[in-house]
Amino acid sequence: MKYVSTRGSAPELEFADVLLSGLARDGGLYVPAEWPQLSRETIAGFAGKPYHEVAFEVIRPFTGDTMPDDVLAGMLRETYSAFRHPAVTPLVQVADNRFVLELFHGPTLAFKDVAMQLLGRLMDHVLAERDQRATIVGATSGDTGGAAIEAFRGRERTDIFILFPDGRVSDVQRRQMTTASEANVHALALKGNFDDCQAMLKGMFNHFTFRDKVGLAGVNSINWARIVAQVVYYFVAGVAVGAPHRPVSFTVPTGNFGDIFAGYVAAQMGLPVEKLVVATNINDILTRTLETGRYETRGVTATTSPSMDIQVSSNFERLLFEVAGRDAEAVKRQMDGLSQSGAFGLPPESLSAIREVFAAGRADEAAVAQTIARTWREAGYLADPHTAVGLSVAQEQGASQTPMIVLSTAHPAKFPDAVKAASGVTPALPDWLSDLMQRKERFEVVANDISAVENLIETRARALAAEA
Ligand SMILES: Cc1ncc(COP(=O)(O)O)c(C=O)c1O
Ligand SMILES: N[C@@H](CCOP(=O)(O)O)C(=O)O
Repeated sequence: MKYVSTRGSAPELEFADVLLSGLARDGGLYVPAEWPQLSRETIAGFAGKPYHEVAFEVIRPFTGDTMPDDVLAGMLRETYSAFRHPAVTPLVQVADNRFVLELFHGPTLAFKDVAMQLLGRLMDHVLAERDQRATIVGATSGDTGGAAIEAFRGRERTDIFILFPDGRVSDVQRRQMTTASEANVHALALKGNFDDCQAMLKGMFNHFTFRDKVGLAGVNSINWARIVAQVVYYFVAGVAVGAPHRPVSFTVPTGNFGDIFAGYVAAQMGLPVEKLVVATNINDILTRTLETGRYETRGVTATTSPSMDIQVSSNFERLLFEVAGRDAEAVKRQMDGLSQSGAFGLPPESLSAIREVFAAGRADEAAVAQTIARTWREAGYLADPHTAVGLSVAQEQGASQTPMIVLSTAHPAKFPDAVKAASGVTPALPDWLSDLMQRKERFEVVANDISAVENLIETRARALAAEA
């Protein structure tokens, strides 16, 4: 399997190189040259299979010669046996024909663990084979950072630097990033918002001297391996409610468009998906784009679902590439428009192709609080604010014969203040995190200055490589 860049001028790569390269060298994102197909029989055969076995069948077509089948199968078994629920991503029914897909049973209580736990193992494997080290830099609005640190802490071949927006993540999220004691972990609180963190990260990938000197690798969803690992639970959940014999819809709390793009990939591979519903909070650039056909950035407002306080949704570029018939020049023009004027318009054909598969809705802060309260009262189900954005938007879609699966992207205990304010219930952290608030924190505050942050990373990475 070869991978191509959405901007058309970076070299085509194999999976192992895509895994280590993060952003393509032309600034684009890698996607597979073609979508592997799973037959109806294969999909039907997923029913009742353990999660890691479905994961093998879904992921295997993407990995090419990166590793032998038995190594991948063993890695997947090990990855998902560490999840705290036997089903890994269980489904809970909350209303007629409406289900919540709980993706938060990994070590850091967010859906990011599903992919990140695998990514850590995949990268270790490839780096060991090549006898190489990598410097990982990640940008987070709260959850990617904790999940990445958990997946890479103490790993010998990687140093990990996480940029998070100072003061804009929950206490639990911050502590999950700042309490790791391993020398290879560096939490950096950036004076800015998530978009500043993500723009700085992309700036580093586009600064080739720095990129090559430190062996820069990415763990955000710009990394294709993150997306592919997330495709699995769409199949698992879809089959659990009757696919491929009936279609299924998903509502996805959305920020960087990675999670919902994984749903799009599942549909491309053969899962019968009726609708993918983009659920945004009041930082609603994607919902506005689907309504108006114009992608236009505005300021970011802090909300009770901070992980979705995002304006520039990286993975939307992957969808633009698809709906433009893989016309990389068109995507490049749109992205140039975005960097020059903060906006671009979608051609009518692209917009209607998007609307065929996707719907969208937003939930404001009042709707989020009401949804947490109502779901607790009526279904006895305690949702975190991100999941509540999804539940609120799914409710607005109205009744349908097609099962609607709402992705629950975080455990309510990550956001206890908002959940308590809405429902009166304080969600408790699970045992293994119960002392999180007492652990010692270690992080540095950094200015929104790419040269200064690059210097810091280079110095630290060099020191750690010398010790290794
Ligand atoms: C809890 C939570 N929900 C939803 C999202 C949005 O997911 P995506 O960025 O893949 O759209 C995020 C962040 O990515 C998150 O951390
Ligand atoms: N919501 C995310 C933002 C980064 O998204 P990613 O999926 O590209 O890593 C977070 O929690 O950090």
